[in-house]
Amino acid sequence: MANSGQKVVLITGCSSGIGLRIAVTLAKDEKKRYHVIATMRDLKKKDKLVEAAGDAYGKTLTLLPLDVCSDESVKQCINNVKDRHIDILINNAGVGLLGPVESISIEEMKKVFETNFFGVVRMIKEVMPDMKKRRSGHIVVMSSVMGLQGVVFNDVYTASKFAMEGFCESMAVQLMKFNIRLSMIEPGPVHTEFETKMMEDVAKMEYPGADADTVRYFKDVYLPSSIDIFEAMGQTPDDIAKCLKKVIESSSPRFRNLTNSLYTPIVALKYADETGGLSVNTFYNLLFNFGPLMHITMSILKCLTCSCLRRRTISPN
Ligand SMILES: NC(=O)C1=CN([C@@H]2O[C@H](COP(=O)(O)OP(=O)(O)OC[C@H]3O[C@@H](n4cnc5c(N)ncnc54)[C@H](OP(=O)(O)O)[C@@H]3O)[C@@H](O)[C@H]2O)C=CC1
Ligand SMILES: CC1=C(/C=C/C(C)=C/C=C/C(C)=C/C=O)C(C)(C)CCC1
Repeated sequence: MANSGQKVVLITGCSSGIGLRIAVTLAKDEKKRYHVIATMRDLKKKDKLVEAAGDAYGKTLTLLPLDVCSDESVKQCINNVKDRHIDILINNAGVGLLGPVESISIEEMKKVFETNFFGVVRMIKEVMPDMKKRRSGHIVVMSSVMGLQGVVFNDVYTASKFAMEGFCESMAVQLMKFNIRLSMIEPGPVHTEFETKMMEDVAKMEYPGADADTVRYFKDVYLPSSIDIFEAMGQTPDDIAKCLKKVIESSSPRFRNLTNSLYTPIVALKYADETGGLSVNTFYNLLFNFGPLMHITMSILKCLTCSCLRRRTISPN
């Protein structure tokens, strides 16, 4: 149970990746400012989290089952929280979907929206009325750079995050009137099971319905570039957890929070030309005309950011 003075933080999707790391980071806060309710849809997957939490488990971190796709599960989970009192709600659970749209069924697309969009809406609808009554609270949403800028072959995932951005941008104004903050976290690529699950799915798929040229552009042009980008720019779940901690500890938290400055110019393109031509043409050229050049650029970028080059040139040893 939370001590008085401790903030109650409820996080969705803590079985792996970013959610797990946020839960552990907050539960291990030096000043013990948080009581973390780490949730996951299948508690059989709790071992990794429990191990990473160490001593904090059972003290500043407790577990509850929660499937964001089920109205009943969401209600039951929040009813199990003492006085339904949640100070900070962190909407992290999400799923990816990659590939040519011709080969993705409408049912699969709906599942992505059910988790990434309606899952968050369901959580906010359940928690917000209590926050409004108390005139306090902070809602955090794990969006993505793909909530700000479309990326080829990520059409449906991108659309689900754009939907979230529109919903939250609208909600933020009303919530401010009730002294409730709303913050979006916008990571670029992060090394988690999200990446591995998507690559496994891609390897299994045969892309029925997509023509040979499209499948070739996806497999031989997009995927290698995407792997390059993950290698050169990929952050760790710990980077994201640290960024989120700063956001919730800020006295005036920002609405949008990019976590990776290397990605900022990519997102900024659409604001430099409101017709959209600059971003569409730049991404086309990057992918189809400068693919090999991008590979070299990404390799140099990776080398610079890992600082091995700097060490080799500056260090006397
Ligand atoms: N990795 C990346 O490159 C980026 C990720 N993001 C976003 O970060 C968030 C976390 O992803 P990440 O940690 O990378 O990926 P992971 O796949 O490692 O984690 C996703 C988590 O969401 C959970 N989840 C999925 N569906 C549901 C559901 N219906 N109810 C409750 N939990 C569910 C998963 O649980 P289970 O184990 O049961 O499947 C898992 O715990 C997502 O919203 C993602 O869109 C944003 C930008 C970049
Ligand atoms: C291929 C390619 C790109 C790929 C970007 C990727 C792969 C981003 C991944 C982001 C993730 C995984 C977000 C999760 O929410 C760019 C940079 C747009 C430039 C054009 C070519």
